[in-house]
Amino acid sequence: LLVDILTEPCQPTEEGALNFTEQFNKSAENVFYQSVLASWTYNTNITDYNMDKEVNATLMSQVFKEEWGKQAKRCFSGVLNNLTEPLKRQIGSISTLYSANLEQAKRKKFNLLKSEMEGLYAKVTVCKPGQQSDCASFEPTIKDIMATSRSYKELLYYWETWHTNVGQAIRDNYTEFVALSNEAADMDGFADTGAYWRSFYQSDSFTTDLEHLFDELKPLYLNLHAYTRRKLYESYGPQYINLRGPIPAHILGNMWSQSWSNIYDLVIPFPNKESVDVTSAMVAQKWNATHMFHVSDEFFTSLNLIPMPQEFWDKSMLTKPENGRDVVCHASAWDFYNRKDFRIKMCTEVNMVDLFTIHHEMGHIEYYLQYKDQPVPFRYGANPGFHEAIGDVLALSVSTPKHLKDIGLLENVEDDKESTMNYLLNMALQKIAFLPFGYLIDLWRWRVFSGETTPEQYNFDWWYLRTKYQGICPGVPRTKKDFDAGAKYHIPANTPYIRYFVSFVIQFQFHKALCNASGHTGPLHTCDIYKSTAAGNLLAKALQKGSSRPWPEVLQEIVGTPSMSAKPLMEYFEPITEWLKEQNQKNNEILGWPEYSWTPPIPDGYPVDIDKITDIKKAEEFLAEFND
Ligand SMILES: C[C@H](N[C@H](C(=O)O)[C@@H]1CCCN1C(=O)[C@@H](N)CC(=O)O)C(=O)N1CCC[C@H]1C(=O)O
Ligand SMILES: [Zn+2]
Repeated sequence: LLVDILTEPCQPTEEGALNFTEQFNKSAENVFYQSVLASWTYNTNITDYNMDKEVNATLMSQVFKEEWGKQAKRCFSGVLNNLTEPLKRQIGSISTLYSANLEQAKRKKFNLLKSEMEGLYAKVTVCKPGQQSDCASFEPTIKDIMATSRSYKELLYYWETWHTNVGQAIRDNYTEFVALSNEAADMDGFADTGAYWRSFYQSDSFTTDLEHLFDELKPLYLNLHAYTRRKLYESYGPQYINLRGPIPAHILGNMWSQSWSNIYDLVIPFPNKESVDVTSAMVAQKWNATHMFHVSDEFFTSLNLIPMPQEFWDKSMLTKPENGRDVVCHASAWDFYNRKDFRIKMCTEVNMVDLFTIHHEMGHIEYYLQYKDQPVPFRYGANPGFHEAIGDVLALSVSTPKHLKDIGLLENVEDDKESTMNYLLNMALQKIAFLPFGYLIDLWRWRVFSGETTPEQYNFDWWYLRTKYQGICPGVPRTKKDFDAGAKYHIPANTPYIRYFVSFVIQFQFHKALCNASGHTGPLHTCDIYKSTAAGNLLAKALQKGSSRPWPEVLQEIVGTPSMSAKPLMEYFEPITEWLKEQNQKNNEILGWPEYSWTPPIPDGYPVDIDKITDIKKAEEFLAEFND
């Protein structure tokens, strides 16, 4: 097939372009399928042999992209502007080569660095202090400790050791990778990789739009942050919490402090009301991973969306293999570009957070299914934020107390003010807590790609942004030898991140529009679009377009406006943001962290006695009992 295109005479006309793109689409599917399959094999069985095969399969797809891309530029760059849409968009996409621009040796190095970083990240373990035998992987063990431990010292130990082990393992690879990535982006005419990534949004005002959105949402975050800090102060005591300073990063229930729903029990406004955390119900009712996926699939089909095909159930990896095989546990969705094979790879645990992650991943698969008959260059989201939003939109309905009751996970649902506050606080711990994190990751990375942040400054800049935007600080001093950004999957995996910030904003615009379509009346946070084919059809129409139309046009079709807006998110959370403001005013809370350079003391005896009772409050209670 490559030979064909090379000998094909150039026809720089509309008809020539049509012929060219048809030829491309025919052969692209096979090449991309092989490359995705090799990546899947490596991700679900990390061995040197499979890494080598992934590297070579990627080389094959890069040769393919290079030949077709060069031919596209040779034939059509002069006439691009008088080609009609969607041909112009397709030719433009085929002409952008990224890593396929690099010459052979550099291309191979690029692929190798990326595969090695993925493998290192997946295989890093953390051992008990001073031991080399009792070592744990991130999923499920360390992830569960970060979610459920209430020991300040134990949390700090796993947080510090994970960040140190991962960061130092990939730091040098990453520096080299950045240089190659920039060289590739430059050859497409972009200033650097960051400019290439921002081009996915095709908007000159993209970064200022993001800044305005963040500024609009910041008050919501500051109120949640101040309220949470107060509650953590009550749990961990004045020694570790400064009510005018940043929060220690390791006690927020998540390794990256990006979602705080795991500390819901420490911050719940009205503890005497039923908790909306349904993990215990799922465990008590013996739910398993497959059932969780079927529950999600059933929600999608209730909206008249496309069900997961049989091949999905046959070939996905829904749980961590028992046989000790090394796999990349970080959940992901896979399009094999052959219009038949779509999979999820996830080390599912039976809990509420994973139930929503399943909806997130299935949202990707639904998008793949809806646009599978588009030409290959259009098998992407209208913009990457759209792709991240789909599953989350449906999860907003699933997470309502009403729906959780419908699927048997909640007993008695009360519709009073206190229950509403408990529910919305739990949602805020997932969605509002995430906003500064979703925003800052690529602020940091864009600066790394542009060279403003040098390898020497990687860690300093990382913590500068983490404190500035999230109001958190490391529980132990971090040095420039560390590479804490590398402890987040998307950095070694080289997956852009601003898409998640975009998603967390637009998913509430989608939710509001689908709720209207479903005939919902009443507050936005009570809406459950379950079984609404009107809502599903409205969504499907947009998803079928893939990336064939400009995203403002697709957004307008669904939500009635062509631009991102924070209003629906603010409308959804309005009751809890008012309540949080009142609480904070009552407690004379300081909003923000004026003592931004404050850091907590190192607990005495750290880290050796991490198993002992270490948080002050429990220690005081223990002593009190002891002295009775
Ligand atoms: C758990 C989720 N895994 C990603 C996702 O599903 O987006 C995976 C890994 C990176 C890309 N990816 C994919 O599956 C893509 N192939 C999808 C596509 O582009 O088609 C994830 O990383 N999330 C979810 C919320 C915030 C973020 C986080 O956990 O920080
Ligand atoms: Zn996603």
